Amino acid sequence: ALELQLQPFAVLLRHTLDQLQEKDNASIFAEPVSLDEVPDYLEYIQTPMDFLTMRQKVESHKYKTMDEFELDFENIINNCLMYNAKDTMFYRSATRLRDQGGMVIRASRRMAERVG
Ligand SMILES: CC(=O)c1c[nH]c2ccccc12
Repeated sequence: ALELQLQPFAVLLRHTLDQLQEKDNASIFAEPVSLDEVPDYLEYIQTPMDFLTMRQKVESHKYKTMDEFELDFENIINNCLMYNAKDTMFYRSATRLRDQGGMVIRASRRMAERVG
C-alpha cells in the first residue's frame, strides 16, 4: 500500500499499539485517567499517559524511534504502579501488561530494524 511506503514506521507503531491494547482487556489504560474522577491524580503523577494519547502521537508522527514509543508505554505502567495500591486490580493489570507488552515491543523493535 502507498501508506506503507510513505509511513512504514507509523504503520508499525499503530500495529504495535493495537497489540498492546489487546493485553489491556479491562481498557483501564485506554484513555487519560479522569481528573474529575481522580482529583488528586496530578499530585502523585507528573506525566500522565494512556493509549489514546499514544495513538494521537503516532498519527502526528511524534515518535521518531521505538525508544520514544517505549518510554510512553513504560510511563503508562509506572504511573499505574505508583498511584494504585498493590492489592488492586489496576496494579495487577499494570504488572501483567508490563510483562506481556514487553514481548510485543521486542518483536516490533526487530521489525523496525528490518523496515529501518
Ligand atoms: C490506570 C489507572 O491508574 C486508572 C485508570 N482508571 C482509574 C480510576 C481511578 C484511579 C486510577 C485509575
